[in-house]
Amino acid sequence: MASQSLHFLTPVNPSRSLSSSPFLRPSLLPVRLRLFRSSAAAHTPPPDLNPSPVPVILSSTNGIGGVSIAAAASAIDVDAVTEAELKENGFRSTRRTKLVCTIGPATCEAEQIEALAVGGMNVARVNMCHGTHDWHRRVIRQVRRLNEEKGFAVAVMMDTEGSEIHMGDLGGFASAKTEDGEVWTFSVRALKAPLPERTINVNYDGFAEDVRVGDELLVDGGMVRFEVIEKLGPDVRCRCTDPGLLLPRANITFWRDGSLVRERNAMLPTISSKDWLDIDFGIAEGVDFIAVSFVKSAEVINHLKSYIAARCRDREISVVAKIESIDSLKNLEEIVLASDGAMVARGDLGAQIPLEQVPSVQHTVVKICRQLNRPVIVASQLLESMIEYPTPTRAEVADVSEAVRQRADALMLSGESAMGQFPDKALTVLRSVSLRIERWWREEKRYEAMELPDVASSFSDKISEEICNSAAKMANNLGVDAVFVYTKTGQMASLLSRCRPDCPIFAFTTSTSLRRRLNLQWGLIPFRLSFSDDMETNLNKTFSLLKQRGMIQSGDLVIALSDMLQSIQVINVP
Ligand SMILES: Nc1ncnc2c1ncn2[C@@H]1O[C@H](COP(=O)(O)OP(=O)(O)O)[C@@H](O)[C@H]1O
Ligand SMILES: C=C(OP(=O)(O)O)C(=O)O
Ligand SMILES: [K+]
Ligand SMILES: [Mg+2]
Repeated sequence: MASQSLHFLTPVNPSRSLSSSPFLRPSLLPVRLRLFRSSAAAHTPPPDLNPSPVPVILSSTNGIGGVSIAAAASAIDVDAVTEAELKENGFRSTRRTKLVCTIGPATCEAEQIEALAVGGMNVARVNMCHGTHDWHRRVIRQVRRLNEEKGFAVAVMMDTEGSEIHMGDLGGFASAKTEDGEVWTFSVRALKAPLPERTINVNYDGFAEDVRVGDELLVDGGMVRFEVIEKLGPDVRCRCTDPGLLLPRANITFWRDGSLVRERNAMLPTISSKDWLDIDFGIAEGVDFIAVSFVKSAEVINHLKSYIAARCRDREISVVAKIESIDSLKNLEEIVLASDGAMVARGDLGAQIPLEQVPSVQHTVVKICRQLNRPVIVASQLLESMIEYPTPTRAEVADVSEAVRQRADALMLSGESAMGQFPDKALTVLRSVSLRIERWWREEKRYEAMELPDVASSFSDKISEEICNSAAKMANNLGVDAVFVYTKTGQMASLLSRCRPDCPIFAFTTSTSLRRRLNLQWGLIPFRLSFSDDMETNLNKTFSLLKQRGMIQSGDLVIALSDMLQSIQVINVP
């Protein structure tokens, strides 16, 4: 095998100072570098306009656990859709931006979830604001079955309700239309369906005491607005000033003299007693991510992480902080650092800060997450009009493009996939716009010179970080086809992803759970594979498995990294 390698031997003593230089061992193997790619893949037209490929059904002998090493050693697990895309369009054209879909009444059946997986869904989100545990359990198990039977690696994200103020259900109606000037009653009484006409339940007992006549009431982040005109005991009468559609359990905020009233909100816990029950449910069902709504500080994230660590082996659930409140913006860096990822939850964010500030906040959160090496999801209203219509507005396409151009790790559909009429079409728009903008960005060589500060906390981590920074640079300069990273913890894969290299990153991990979680990160193509500390053996095995499947070819140029050896090799696939 022609390769050129560089190994960094990690010092045994972790206290060793950062300034001492590591020991370098150049490879004695002959070098044959192919500097220019000649593979047909580079000339294949981009897949943006093509329909999604049909997944190849894989026999997964090792995805379920409890299978002998000997059986597992011979196989490799890769996402069926990615495999088909790679074969059809080559390395360069794989999508780097990951896609999250909220599962709801429009998408909860097995065939509907499968259609989303085929369409490129990387993460399925369930929102605990809605539905019962039985409903969520069915969805989660369907996703898992799909992964096991059809070779997908769709991760599951559970999103907590949080204890902010919201409306109740609409007495069984999916939505209710409000007209300009109509008077509606918001009541803290425990009203049972059928609700009196133009009456809405509010979940927070202090609501009728807290609001004042003249306050402005924003429902669902301002999609519908009311003015408080009268208080009658538990009932608050409001006149509609901006008409629209009320959806069940929509969030409510109220504003006075142009500012958000949030004294009481600040007293409410971030994780309510109901949220803890939902979290126990999520742990029991083995979700991959828990997204925490209305995070105010890093403490709550640390608290949840230690709760999870005490309850699950190897802490296999990642915690995502939703940035959607003024408090989360005040403590942004420490919240992001405490979390395993963040979400720019623009829906509620837009109700807490003036709308015109949302784009710059999005930009800041995306940047900080990348700098601190945490995956970031841009969420809410990306394709809102597609809830009702089969094509997006031009403005929506521009919004999606901007998030892709900012190199966010992932984009999220909410109502578009949960209760819209065109979930698959909305996903297709996200996929094709992502592919097109990513390609444009590469062709124009517009890599932003984003400064990536050190994130390492030990010398060994520092070496990994330097290796990844160098490998990404080498990958771009040499025009390699892919970077391979063998990772036990996922750390080196995410450090590589942080560099946003031009080529895709094949991340090999021994764990199915880590493989699913890596599926949220920009540019990572996660594989499950049993491997050892011997890179030569790992590479030979990977090359032969991937060649057998037609995913790589002889002559492809790859850079291979390992976090066990902390090594870099540049290799032509034999
Ligand atoms: N599990 C569910 N059951 C019923 N309806 C749901 C469910 N999940 C989502 N929805 C519907 O999809 C809409 C959009 O989803 P999402 O943005 O996650 O929630 P919200 O609007 O409450 O923030 C919700 O308002 C709700 O009408
Ligand atoms: C994603 C969001 O949270 P949720 O849909 O749970 O309100 C949001 O507010 O943008
Ligand atoms: K939520
Ligand atoms: Mg929200």
